[in-house]
Amino acid sequence: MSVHEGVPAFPAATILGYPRIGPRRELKRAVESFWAGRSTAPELSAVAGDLRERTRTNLAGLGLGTDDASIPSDFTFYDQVLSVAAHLGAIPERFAHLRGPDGALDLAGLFTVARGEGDRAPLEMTKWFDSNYHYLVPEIGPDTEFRLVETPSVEAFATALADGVVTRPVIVGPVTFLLLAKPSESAPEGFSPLSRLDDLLVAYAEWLRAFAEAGATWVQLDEPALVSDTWAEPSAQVSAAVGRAYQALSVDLARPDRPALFVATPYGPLGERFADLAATGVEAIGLDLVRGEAPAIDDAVRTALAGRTVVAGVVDGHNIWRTDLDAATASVAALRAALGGDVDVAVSTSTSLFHVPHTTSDEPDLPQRLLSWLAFADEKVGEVLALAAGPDAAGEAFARSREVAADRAGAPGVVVPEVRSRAAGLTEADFHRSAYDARVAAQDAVLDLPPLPTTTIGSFPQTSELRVARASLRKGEITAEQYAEAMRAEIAHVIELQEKLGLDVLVHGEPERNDMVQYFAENLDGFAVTQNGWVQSYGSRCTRPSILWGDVSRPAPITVDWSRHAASLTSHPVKGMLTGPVTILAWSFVRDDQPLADTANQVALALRDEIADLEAAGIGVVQVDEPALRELLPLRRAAQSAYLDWSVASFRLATAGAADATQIHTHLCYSEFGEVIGAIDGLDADVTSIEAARSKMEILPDINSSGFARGIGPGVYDIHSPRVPSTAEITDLLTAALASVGERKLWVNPDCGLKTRGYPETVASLENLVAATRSVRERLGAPVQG
Ligand code: MET
Ligand SMILES: [Zn+2]
Repeated sequence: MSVHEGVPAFPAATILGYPRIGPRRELKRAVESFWAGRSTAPELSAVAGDLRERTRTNLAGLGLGTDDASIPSDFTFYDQVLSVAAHLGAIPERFAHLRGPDGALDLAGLFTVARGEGDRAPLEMTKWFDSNYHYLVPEIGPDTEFRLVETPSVEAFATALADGVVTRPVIVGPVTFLLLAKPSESAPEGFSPLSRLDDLLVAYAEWLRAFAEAGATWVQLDEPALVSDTWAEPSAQVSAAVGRAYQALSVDLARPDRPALFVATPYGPLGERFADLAATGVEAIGLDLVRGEAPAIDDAVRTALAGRTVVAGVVDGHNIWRTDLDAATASVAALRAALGGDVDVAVSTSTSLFHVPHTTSDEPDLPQRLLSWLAFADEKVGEVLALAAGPDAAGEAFARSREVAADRAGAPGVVVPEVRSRAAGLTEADFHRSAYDARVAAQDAVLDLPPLPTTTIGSFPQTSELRVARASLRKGEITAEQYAEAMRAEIAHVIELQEKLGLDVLVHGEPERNDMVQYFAENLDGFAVTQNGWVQSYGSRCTRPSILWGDVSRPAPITVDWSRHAASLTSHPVKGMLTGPVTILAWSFVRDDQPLADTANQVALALRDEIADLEAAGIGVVQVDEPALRELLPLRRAAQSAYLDWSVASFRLATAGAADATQIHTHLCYSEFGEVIGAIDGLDADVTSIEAARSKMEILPDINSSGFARGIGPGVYDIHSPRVPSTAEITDLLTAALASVGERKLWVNPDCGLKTRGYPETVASLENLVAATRSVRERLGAPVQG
């Protein structure tokens, strides 16, 4: 008798997770109203409960089974990683006072850990794998207690069950939780959170028992960390951790004390970790077949998996295009053949659907033809069901999928011959500027900047007046000319302010931009923007990615009028401001019918033309922002150099048409530059500004030792909080920076744009930034300008 007998069948079709924020961002609104004191915790819980109920009713209505654990239960008020920490009491010491007698946090406490309070810094926030979602980084030390202290996930399951729906709870798995964690403040040097695995497993076992007692048949443990090989821990150690973790949870903890376990591994090819998981007793293993090939399957794996299920993630959970159902069917069939007849194969999305909006039926303004090519979360549910049913039973869905593929390939705008021939005619020379020394000489001759030049990153505060003006334009309450007039007045105000502050290189302030990517998407051909296509970025924050569906070109100059207007108001240099190709791709839903590198070069050529037009308008400094350069870095080392090659090349293509005398800046934020320092150098920008204030310039020695020879502006003002840095503090940061990069290269600027800040703190901070710079210049014996 197989050990897997008596295990409930895994559903033939499922999704790994569903958007949590609500079709109209209901959760965002409810959470923010709780923060503002306009509602109580029970009221917030009630909204969340309603939303969960709506979600499962919707998913059941779309055809997922209500009695077979098809419907995921993956709700969290803020973040799924924080949620594990809160369930298990793994909260940093500085928040210990927020815990009740049982060790649990209440809702207010949970949000305090996420957002900080006074001097108590929140958990650090960082990007979730190669997505634009941000999770909270757990802090784990030798003494962090792991114990099941609260069970909202179990209660949510029980409520659904009482309502007649057997859901499948989804939690982040123990190996991923520890690999994503960082050592607590009090941990000794060299401490690895993964060393706490055995203790953590005791708490996970308690959690699984609680699910079993509540009646759960299947639980999903998300282990995306297994698709990456960039961890500090050696591969053999990760492999051993997988073995220990799932031995403990699937064999040592025997059924029926636990539900059947489904370990999902989204965001990339599982590779050698598949055999590690197969060697444990977990009942189902999920593979992301969109992002990578199926793992190698030998006889040992086939035998080990007999009687169990492999879940083929063939519907892209991370992008919005309709699935080619024939191709997906073929990849499921290939997997089935490789696994042999004793292993069940089910179908799912490749990742949770929380990276995509709710439904295409909520986009009345998108062209019908484009809309017919798209599948948001609800439409993807239909796709997994059609794949499970097969081409005979779901003939209509398959026919439609074929129609979409043909229609997309032939639709006007998808392939634009002029765009193609221009890209085809590119030569190596199009990617290179003159030598840096020649550029410096040409730029020095026209720019006349003092040592340690001061500048900002681009945006000034987005006031409510600006947002109101944009909304009024949209509603037709003001004319385009009235709107432009309001923007010009704002630009004049921002220029005047910068002159008064004594900054050296000025910006126009970006008042006309709703978002640094969407603004360009709205002004380039090949893009569309949605009305309700919100996806969670972190906590209650959502973004609305644009859709890059066709060949990209620039019908007319985009930023030139604004920059020219700004420059006309001052004798200081004004910096033009563009968003780089990689960031435009990273923060949009990008066509999946050609390599990203080709798409990036099309965007780059449009930006190249924009730079030429800015130069013609007299703009001698242009910044091309690439904050997302690090974000798309592949999770497997072997794939990284190819990515860095094309991403760096697209930036160079965008900027290399600039004259020697034109100073090209770039800006990167979201830290973790370590792994991409070589690429930053490869961008060959004349000046690079990076986020550095919060990390106290930690990155500078690395940059310097990498041989980086051009201008560098490490941020000296952390713009993520309203706090005003003192002159003394900025002076200290500059002194530290001078010690590692030297006077000739150093620029002075904030960490990032100022659009989320208010004016009072912005003005005070920039005053201090200029004062600190002047005092450092004096110490250097340079003439004080400005
Ligand atoms: C996330 S990077 C932002 C750069 C942009 N130029 C700004 O200042 O807002
Ligand atoms: Zn930034």
